[in-house]
Amino acid sequence: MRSSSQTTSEFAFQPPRPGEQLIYFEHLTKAFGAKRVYDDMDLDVRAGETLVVMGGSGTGKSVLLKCLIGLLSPDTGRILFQGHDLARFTEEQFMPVRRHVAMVFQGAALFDSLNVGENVAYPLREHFPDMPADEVRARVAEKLALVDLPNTERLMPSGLSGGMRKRVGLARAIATEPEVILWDEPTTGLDPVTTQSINVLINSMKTRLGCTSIVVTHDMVSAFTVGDRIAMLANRRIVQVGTPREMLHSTVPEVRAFLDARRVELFPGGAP
Ligand SMILES: Nc1ncnc2c1ncn2[C@@H]1O[C@H](COP(=O)(O)OP(=O)(O)OP(=O)(O)O)[C@@H](O)[C@H]1O
Repeated sequence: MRSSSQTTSEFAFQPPRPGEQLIYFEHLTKAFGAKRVYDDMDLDVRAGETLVVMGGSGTGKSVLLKCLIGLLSPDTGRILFQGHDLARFTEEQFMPVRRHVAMVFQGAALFDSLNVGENVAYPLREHFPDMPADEVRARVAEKLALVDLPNTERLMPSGLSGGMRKRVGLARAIATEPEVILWDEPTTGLDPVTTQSINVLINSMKTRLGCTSIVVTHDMVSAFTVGDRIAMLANRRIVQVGTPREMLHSTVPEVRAFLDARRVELFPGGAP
């Protein structure tokens, strides 16, 4: 059912002012059979911020990202993106949205039969079929340099470390110069040094490119390192959104219980 012609009209991105509301998940419900994931869930995302979504296993963190790029749709509620209700978008209407909202998948999701350069060029060929080959090459080289992997176009994914694969996945995600980057567990399975370099990259996407990021993570150090705000999913809704400092001092029972269970991870040398 379509709510109005205005909210489903052709998508055209309007540059937002920093800090203004960019995305609003409004009264979302979602269930898979008997499993209810969201019940009247609300969350806003502001332009230019890095918003971390944390929560226990199976609370619906990844489903949230998938709803935003149209891989899943909510049962009811709206996903407002610059006045458009993405929850009502068809697959065809989603195509231009995906140029502005890109996902860095958990396992990087590279095409193993394509080399690094071809992987990064892939979304350019999809979204800009008329882009001249030398411009594609230049754009690929620029994005690989941005993720500290210059001159790696000819390498094959099978020869890359986990951290390098993540970086290539990011270069591919930012090839179309999206305004919003969705990160699904960006540091899972990485060693501490590589994890820190991914945290630096997430921050640099904001400071160098002005991107808005939504980061889903289990990694508390990463959450508190990159998050301007942190949202906590529990009991099928967002129970609190706040700055890292506000979350650390939260009195919301679900947040307290979640963070207290991870105190050692957050403060390996003892709580301040
Ligand atoms: N396509 C699907 N079909 C059926 N159930 C699904 C589907 N996708 C997600 N679910 C279920 O929805 C719930 C939320 O899944 P989601 O992947 O968002 O959890 P999560 O918070 O990201 O968990 P984790 O931290 O363990 O990755 C889970 O119970 C999951 O099994």
